[in-house]
Amino acid sequence: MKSLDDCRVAIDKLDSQMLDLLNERMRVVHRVGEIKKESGGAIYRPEREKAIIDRLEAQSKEKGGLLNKSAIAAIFLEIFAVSRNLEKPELIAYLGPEGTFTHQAAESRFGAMSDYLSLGSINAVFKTLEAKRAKFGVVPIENSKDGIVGETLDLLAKSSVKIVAELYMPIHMSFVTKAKKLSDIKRIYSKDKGFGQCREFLSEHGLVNVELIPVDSTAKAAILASQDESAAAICSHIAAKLYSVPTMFENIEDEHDSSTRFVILSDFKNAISGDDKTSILVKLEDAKEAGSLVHFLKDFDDENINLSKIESRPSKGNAGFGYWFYIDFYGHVDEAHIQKVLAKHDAEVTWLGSYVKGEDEV
Ligand SMILES: O=C(O)C(=O)C[C@]1(C(=O)O)C=C[C@@H](O)C=C1
Repeated sequence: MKSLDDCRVAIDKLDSQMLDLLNERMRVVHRVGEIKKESGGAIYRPEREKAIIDRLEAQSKEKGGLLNKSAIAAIFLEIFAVSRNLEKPELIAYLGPEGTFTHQAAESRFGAMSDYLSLGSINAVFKTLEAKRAKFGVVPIENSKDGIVGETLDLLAKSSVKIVAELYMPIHMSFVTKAKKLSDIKRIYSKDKGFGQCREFLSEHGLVNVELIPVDSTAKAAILASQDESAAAICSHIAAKLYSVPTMFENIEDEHDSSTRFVILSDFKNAISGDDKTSILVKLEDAKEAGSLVHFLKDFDDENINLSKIESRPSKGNAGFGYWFYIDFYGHVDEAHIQKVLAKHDAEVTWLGSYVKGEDEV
Protein backbone atom coordinates (compact mmCIF):
# COMPACT_ATOMS: atom_id res chain seq x y z
CA MET A 1 0.00 0.00 0.00
CA LYS A 2 1.38 3.42 -0.98
CA SER A 3 1.91 6.06 1.73
CA LEU A 4 0.75 9.69 1.30
CA ASP A 5 4.32 10.69 0.39
CA ASP A 6 4.51 7.90 -2.22
CA CYS A 7 1.18 9.08 -3.68
CA ARG A 8 2.44 12.66 -3.91
CA VAL A 9 5.63 11.57 -5.63
CA ALA A 10 3.50 9.63 -8.16
CA ILE A 11 1.18 12.64 -8.64
CA ASP A 12 4.14 14.99 -9.22
CA LYS A 13 5.53 12.65 -11.86
CA LEU A 14 2.17 12.35 -13.62
CA ASP A 15 1.61 16.12 -13.50
CA SER A 16 4.98 16.69 -15.16
CA GLN A 17 4.13 14.16 -17.86
CA MET A 18 0.75 15.82 -18.41
CA LEU A 19 2.36 19.24 -18.69
CA ASP A 20 4.86 17.94 -21.28
CA LEU A 21 1.99 16.38 -23.23
CA LEU A 22 -0.07 19.57 -23.02
CA ASN A 23 2.86 21.63 -24.29
CA GLU A 24 3.32 19.13 -27.12
CA ARG A 25 -0.41 19.43 -27.89
CA MET A 26 -0.09 23.24 -27.94
CA ARG A 27 2.76 23.02 -30.48
CA VAL A 28 0.45 21.05 -32.80
CA VAL A 29 -2.38 23.52 -32.11
CA HIS A 30 -0.03 26.37 -32.99
CA ARG A 31 0.50 24.74 -36.41
CA VAL A 32 -3.29 24.38 -36.80
CA GLY A 33 -3.49 28.12 -36.16
CA GLU A 34 -0.99 28.79 -38.96
CA ILE A 35 -2.93 26.56 -41.38
CA LYS A 36 -6.18 28.33 -40.51
CA LYS A 37 -4.53 31.73 -40.94
CA GLU A 38 -3.52 30.76 -44.49
CA SER A 39 -6.93 29.30 -45.35
CA GLY A 40 -9.06 31.81 -43.39
CA GLY A 41 -10.76 28.91 -41.58
CA ALA A 42 -12.79 29.42 -38.37
CA ILE A 43 -10.80 29.01 -35.15
CA TYR A 44 -13.76 27.80 -33.05
CA ARG A 45 -14.96 24.41 -34.30
CA PRO A 46 -17.59 23.17 -31.81
CA GLU A 47 -18.31 20.02 -33.85
CA ARG A 48 -14.63 18.98 -33.63
CA GLU A 49 -14.56 19.68 -29.88
CA LYS A 50 -17.69 17.54 -29.46
CA ALA A 51 -16.13 14.70 -31.47
CA ILE A 52 -13.01 14.79 -29.25
CA ILE A 53 -15.03 14.71 -26.00
CA ASP A 54 -17.28 11.88 -27.30
CA ARG A 55 -14.24 9.83 -28.33
CA LEU A 56 -12.49 10.35 -24.98
CA GLU A 57 -15.65 9.47 -23.05
CA ALA A 58 -15.90 6.18 -24.96
CA GLN A 59 -12.20 5.49 -24.30
CA SER A 60 -12.62 6.24 -20.57
CA LYS A 61 -15.65 3.91 -20.35
CA GLU A 62 -13.93 1.13 -22.21
CA LYS A 63 -10.88 1.28 -19.97
CA GLY A 64 -12.90 1.65 -16.74
CA GLY A 65 -11.50 5.17 -16.13
CA LEU A 66 -12.79 7.22 -13.19
CA LEU A 67 -13.58 10.29 -15.32
CA ASN A 68 -17.16 10.56 -16.63
CA LYS A 69 -18.34 12.69 -19.53
CA SER A 70 -18.88 15.90 -17.57
CA ALA A 71 -15.46 15.64 -15.91
CA ILE A 72 -13.83 15.05 -19.30
CA ALA A 73 -15.78 17.96 -20.82
CA ALA A 74 -14.82 20.30 -17.94
CA ILE A 75 -11.11 19.54 -18.36
CA PHE A 76 -11.06 19.58 -22.14
CA LEU A 77 -13.24 22.66 -22.64
CA GLU A 78 -10.56 24.59 -20.74
CA ILE A 79 -7.83 23.00 -22.91
CA PHE A 80 -9.77 23.93 -26.08
CA ALA A 81 -10.22 27.48 -24.79
CA VAL A 82 -6.46 27.82 -24.21
CA SER A 83 -5.81 26.27 -27.66
CA ARG A 84 -8.15 28.69 -29.43
CA ASN A 85 -6.50 31.55 -27.65
CA LEU A 86 -3.10 30.35 -28.82
CA GLU A 87 -4.32 29.98 -32.42
CA LYS A 88 -5.71 33.49 -32.35
CA PRO A 89 -6.76 35.55 -29.34
CA GLU A 90 -10.36 36.60 -29.91
CA LEU A 91 -12.53 38.96 -27.94
CA ILE A 92 -15.76 37.71 -26.39
CA ALA A 93 -18.52 40.26 -25.78
CA TYR A 94 -21.27 39.35 -23.31
CA LEU A 95 -24.26 40.86 -21.57
CA GLY A 96 -22.63 42.22 -18.43
CA PRO A 97 -21.77 43.52 -16.00
CA GLU A 98 -19.12 41.16 -14.73
CA GLY A 99 -20.58 38.48 -12.51
CA THR A 100 -23.86 37.96 -14.36
CA PHE A 101 -25.03 34.48 -15.29
CA THR A 102 -24.15 35.36 -18.89
CA HIS A 103 -20.57 36.07 -17.79
CA GLN A 104 -20.55 32.67 -16.07
CA ALA A 105 -21.86 31.04 -19.27
CA ALA A 106 -19.21 32.81 -21.39
CA GLU A 107 -16.40 31.71 -19.08
CA SER A 108 -17.64 28.13 -19.08
CA ARG A 109 -17.12 28.00 -22.86
CA PHE A 110 -14.18 30.36 -23.44
CA GLY A 111 -12.17 29.68 -20.27
CA ALA A 112 -10.10 31.82 -17.99
CA MET A 113 -7.52 32.91 -20.57
CA SER A 114 -9.77 34.69 -23.06
CA ASP A 115 -10.36 38.42 -23.30
CA TYR A 116 -13.86 39.47 -22.36
CA LEU A 117 -15.85 42.61 -23.03
CA SER A 118 -18.73 43.30 -20.67
CA LEU A 119 -21.55 45.29 -22.33
CA GLY A 120 -24.63 46.95 -20.91
CA SER A 121 -27.31 45.49 -23.19
CA ILE A 122 -28.09 42.63 -25.56
CA ASN A 123 -28.35 45.22 -28.33
CA ALA A 124 -24.78 46.40 -27.60
CA VAL A 125 -23.52 42.82 -27.96
CA PHE A 126 -25.12 42.54 -31.43
CA LYS A 127 -23.81 45.96 -32.49
CA THR A 128 -20.26 45.10 -31.35
CA LEU A 129 -20.29 41.89 -33.40
CA GLU A 130 -21.75 43.62 -36.46
CA ALA A 131 -18.97 46.21 -36.29
CA LYS A 132 -16.43 43.33 -35.95
CA ARG A 133 -15.13 44.73 -32.67
CA ALA A 134 -15.49 41.25 -31.12
CA LYS A 135 -15.52 37.79 -32.66
CA PHE A 136 -18.04 36.15 -30.29
CA GLY A 137 -21.06 37.32 -28.34
CA VAL A 138 -22.86 35.54 -25.49
CA VAL A 139 -26.50 36.39 -24.69
CA PRO A 140 -29.41 34.60 -22.99
CA ILE A 141 -32.19 33.37 -25.28
CA GLU A 142 -34.62 31.60 -22.93
CA ASN A 143 -35.18 30.54 -19.35
CA SER A 144 -36.99 27.34 -18.41
CA LYS A 145 -39.30 29.28 -16.04
CA ASP A 146 -39.60 32.77 -17.55
CA GLY A 147 -39.67 31.79 -21.22
CA ILE A 148 -38.10 33.50 -24.18
CA VAL A 149 -35.84 36.58 -24.09
CA GLY A 150 -37.74 38.68 -26.64
CA GLU A 151 -34.91 41.17 -27.19
CA THR A 152 -32.52 38.42 -28.36
CA LEU A 153 -35.10 37.02 -30.82
CA ASP A 154 -35.93 40.47 -32.19
CA LEU A 155 -32.26 41.28 -32.72
CA LEU A 156 -31.57 37.92 -34.40
CA ALA A 157 -34.39 38.80 -36.79
CA LYS A 158 -32.72 42.06 -37.79
CA SER A 159 -29.03 41.20 -37.62
CA SER A 160 -26.57 39.36 -39.85
CA VAL A 161 -25.01 37.78 -36.74
CA LYS A 162 -25.42 33.96 -36.51
CA ILE A 163 -25.82 31.46 -33.67
CA VAL A 164 -22.73 29.20 -33.59
CA ALA A 165 -23.32 27.37 -30.29
CA GLU A 166 -25.83 26.99 -27.46
CA LEU A 167 -25.36 26.06 -23.83
CA TYR A 168 -27.70 25.40 -20.93
CA MET A 169 -26.76 26.51 -17.45
CA PRO A 170 -28.60 25.74 -14.20
CA ILE A 171 -29.48 28.99 -12.42
CA HIS A 172 -28.87 29.04 -8.68
CA MET A 173 -29.31 32.11 -6.50
CA SER A 174 -27.21 32.99 -3.46
CA PHE A 175 -28.15 35.28 -0.57
CA VAL A 176 -25.06 37.34 0.14
CA THR A 177 -24.36 40.05 2.68
CA LYS A 178 -21.69 41.68 4.80
CA ALA A 179 -24.18 41.81 7.71
CA LYS A 180 -23.45 39.51 10.65
CA LYS A 181 -27.08 38.44 11.12
CA LEU A 182 -30.37 38.53 9.21
CA SER A 183 -31.97 41.07 11.56
CA ASP A 184 -29.27 43.64 10.63
CA ILE A 185 -30.43 43.63 7.01
CA LYS A 186 -32.50 46.68 6.05
CA ARG A 187 -32.60 46.30 2.25
CA ILE A 188 -32.09 43.62 -0.38
CA TYR A 189 -30.97 44.26 -3.95
CA SER A 190 -31.61 41.97 -6.93
CA LYS A 191 -33.03 41.90 -10.42
CA ASP A 192 -36.87 41.86 -10.35
CA LYS A 193 -36.78 38.25 -11.55
CA GLY A 194 -34.37 37.39 -8.73
CA PHE A 195 -36.99 38.40 -6.15
CA GLY A 196 -39.67 36.52 -8.11
CA GLN A 197 -37.64 33.31 -8.08
CA CYS A 198 -36.92 33.42 -4.32
CA ARG A 199 -40.31 34.36 -2.82
CA GLU A 200 -40.56 31.35 -0.49
CA PHE A 201 -37.07 31.94 0.88
CA LEU A 202 -37.87 35.59 1.62
CA SER A 203 -41.07 34.79 3.48
CA GLU A 204 -39.60 31.80 5.37
CA HIS A 205 -36.78 34.00 6.63
CA GLY A 206 -39.05 36.89 7.65
CA LEU A 207 -37.63 39.18 4.99
CA VAL A 208 -40.88 40.31 3.38
CA ASN A 209 -40.94 43.63 5.20
CA VAL A 210 -37.36 44.46 4.38
CA GLU A 211 -37.07 46.92 1.49
CA LEU A 212 -36.65 45.00 -1.80
CA ILE A 213 -34.84 47.16 -4.34
CA PRO A 214 -34.85 45.98 -7.96
CA VAL A 215 -31.74 46.89 -9.98
CA ASP A 216 -30.61 46.19 -13.58
CA SER A 217 -28.68 42.99 -12.87
CA THR A 218 -27.84 40.56 -10.09
CA ALA A 219 -24.18 41.59 -10.47
CA LYS A 220 -25.10 45.24 -9.79
CA ALA A 221 -26.99 43.97 -6.72
CA ALA A 222 -23.78 42.31 -5.48
CA ILE A 223 -21.80 45.54 -6.01
CA LEU A 224 -24.37 47.53 -3.99
CA ALA A 225 -24.36 44.92 -1.20
CA SER A 226 -20.56 45.06 -1.10
CA GLN A 227 -20.78 48.78 -0.24
CA ASP A 228 -23.41 48.61 2.48
CA GLU A 229 -23.23 46.44 5.61
CA SER A 230 -26.98 46.66 6.23
CA ALA A 231 -27.82 45.41 2.72
CA ALA A 232 -27.96 41.99 1.06
CA ALA A 233 -28.11 40.83 -2.53
CA ILE A 234 -29.74 37.93 -4.32
CA CYS A 235 -27.22 37.11 -7.01
CA SER A 236 -25.04 34.47 -8.66
CA HIS A 237 -22.28 32.63 -6.89
CA ILE A 238 -19.68 34.20 -9.21
CA ALA A 239 -20.89 37.75 -8.52
CA ALA A 240 -20.56 37.18 -4.78
CA LYS A 241 -17.02 35.93 -5.27
CA LEU A 242 -16.09 38.68 -7.70
CA TYR A 243 -17.27 41.50 -5.42
CA SER A 244 -16.15 39.81 -2.17
CA VAL A 245 -19.56 39.62 -0.46
CA PRO A 246 -19.85 36.66 1.94
CA THR A 247 -22.53 34.09 1.12
CA MET A 248 -25.07 33.54 3.91
CA PHE A 249 -27.31 31.04 2.03
CA GLU A 250 -26.85 29.19 -1.26
CA ASN A 251 -29.45 27.79 -3.70
CA ILE A 252 -32.26 29.93 -2.30
CA GLU A 253 -34.45 29.74 -5.41
CA ASP A 254 -37.99 28.34 -4.90
CA GLU A 255 -37.54 25.76 -7.64
CA HIS A 256 -34.13 24.23 -8.16
CA ASP A 257 -34.52 23.00 -11.71
CA SER A 258 -34.42 26.37 -13.44
CA SER A 259 -31.94 26.68 -16.29
CA THR A 260 -31.12 29.33 -18.87
CA ARG A 261 -30.25 28.67 -22.48
CA PHE A 262 -27.49 30.94 -23.80
CA VAL A 263 -26.42 31.34 -27.42
CA ILE A 264 -22.95 32.10 -28.70
CA LEU A 265 -23.05 34.46 -31.66
CA SER A 266 -20.48 34.97 -34.40
CA ASP A 267 -20.12 35.28 -38.16
CA PHE A 268 -19.44 31.79 -39.54
CA LYS A 269 -21.20 28.52 -40.40
CA ASN A 270 -20.34 25.35 -38.47
CA ALA A 271 -19.67 22.04 -40.21
CA ILE A 272 -22.16 19.17 -39.62
CA SER A 273 -21.51 17.33 -36.30
CA GLY A 274 -24.26 14.71 -36.63
CA ASP A 275 -26.04 16.02 -33.50
CA ASP A 276 -27.07 19.52 -34.50
CA LYS A 277 -29.87 21.99 -34.10
CA THR A 278 -30.86 24.76 -36.49
CA SER A 279 -32.66 28.03 -35.76
CA ILE A 280 -34.70 29.83 -38.40
CA LEU A 281 -37.02 32.74 -38.69
CA VAL A 282 -40.16 32.32 -40.75
CA LYS A 283 -42.27 35.05 -42.29
CA LEU A 284 -45.13 33.32 -44.03
CA GLU A 285 -46.15 35.04 -47.24
CA ASP A 286 -49.81 34.20 -46.82
CA ALA A 287 -49.76 34.57 -43.05
CA LYS A 288 -53.32 35.85 -43.03
CA GLU A 289 -54.59 32.66 -44.65
CA ALA A 290 -55.70 30.04 -42.17
CA GLY A 291 -53.58 26.94 -42.26
CA SER A 292 -50.45 28.46 -43.80
CA LEU A 293 -48.37 27.59 -40.72
CA VAL A 294 -49.84 24.09 -40.69
CA HIS A 295 -48.79 23.59 -44.33
CA PHE A 296 -45.34 24.93 -43.59
CA LEU A 297 -44.88 22.58 -40.63
CA LYS A 298 -46.26 19.62 -42.60
CA ASP A 299 -43.26 19.91 -44.95
CA PHE A 300 -40.97 19.44 -41.92
CA ASP A 301 -43.01 16.50 -40.70
CA ASP A 302 -42.86 14.86 -44.13
CA GLU A 303 -39.05 14.84 -43.89
CA ASN A 304 -39.11 13.60 -40.25
CA ILE A 305 -37.57 16.83 -38.98
CA ASN A 306 -38.46 17.33 -35.31
CA LEU A 307 -39.00 20.79 -33.92
CA SER A 308 -37.71 21.66 -30.45
CA LYS A 309 -39.24 25.12 -30.26
CA ILE A 310 -41.69 27.39 -32.04
CA GLU A 311 -42.36 30.88 -30.83
CA SER A 312 -44.47 33.55 -32.52
CA ARG A 313 -43.38 37.19 -32.36
CA PRO A 314 -45.30 40.23 -33.50
CA SER A 315 -43.55 41.81 -36.49
CA LYS A 316 -42.85 45.46 -35.82
CA GLY A 317 -42.99 46.57 -39.44
CA ASN A 318 -45.39 49.27 -40.63
CA ALA A 319 -47.55 46.90 -42.66
CA GLY A 320 -50.12 46.59 -39.87
CA PHE A 321 -50.28 43.56 -37.61
CA GLY A 322 -48.30 40.54 -38.62
CA TYR A 323 -46.40 37.69 -37.06
CA TRP A 324 -43.23 35.87 -37.66
CA PHE A 325 -42.10 32.63 -36.13
CA TYR A 326 -38.86 31.63 -34.50
CA ILE A 327 -38.28 27.88 -34.94
CA ASP A 328 -35.59 25.50 -33.64
CA PHE A 329 -35.36 22.03 -35.16
CA TYR A 330 -32.98 19.07 -35.03
CA GLY A 331 -30.49 18.79 -37.87
CA HIS A 332 -28.00 20.94 -39.78
CA VAL A 333 -28.90 23.32 -42.61
CA ASP A 334 -26.48 21.52 -44.97
CA GLU A 335 -28.20 18.11 -44.61
CA ALA A 336 -30.03 17.10 -47.79
CA HIS A 337 -33.49 16.49 -46.28
CA ILE A 338 -33.36 19.89 -44.57
CA GLN A 339 -32.18 21.65 -47.74
CA LYS A 340 -35.16 20.08 -49.52
CA VAL A 341 -37.69 21.61 -47.12
CA LEU A 342 -35.97 24.98 -46.85
CA ALA A 343 -35.67 25.27 -50.66
CA LYS A 344 -39.47 25.13 -50.88
CA HIS A 345 -39.72 28.14 -48.56
CA ASP A 346 -36.70 30.07 -49.69
CA ALA A 347 -38.40 33.46 -49.68
CA GLU A 348 -39.97 32.97 -46.25
CA VAL A 349 -37.08 31.57 -44.23
CA THR A 350 -34.03 33.29 -42.72
CA TRP A 351 -31.36 30.93 -41.42
CA LEU A 352 -30.06 31.98 -38.00
CA GLY A 353 -27.48 29.27 -37.44
CA SER A 354 -26.77 25.51 -37.15
CA TYR A 355 -24.85 24.35 -34.10
CA VAL A 356 -24.08 21.36 -31.88
CA LYS A 357 -27.08 20.55 -29.65
CA GLY A 358 -26.42 21.76 -26.06
CA GLU A 359 -25.40 19.06 -23.58
CA ASP A 360 -27.85 19.77 -20.78
CA GLU A 361 -30.92 20.08 -22.90
CA VAL A 362 -33.86 18.48 -21.11
O1 LIG B 1 -9.10 21.07 -34.82
C1 LIG B 1 -9.09 22.29 -34.89
O2 LIG B 1 -9.67 22.89 -35.81
C2 LIG B 1 -8.42 23.10 -33.87
O3 LIG B 1 -8.35 24.29 -34.00
C3 LIG B 1 -7.89 22.44 -32.62
C4 LIG B 1 -8.88 22.50 -31.46
C5 LIG B 1 -8.26 21.62 -30.31
O4 LIG B 1 -7.73 22.18 -29.38
O5 LIG B 1 -8.35 20.39 -30.42
C6 LIG B 1 -9.02 23.90 -31.02
C7 LIG B 1 -10.09 24.68 -31.37
C8 LIG B 1 -11.24 24.17 -32.12
O6 LIG B 1 -12.43 24.67 -31.59
C9 LIG B 1 -11.26 22.70 -32.19
C10 LIG B 1 -10.19 21.94 -31.85
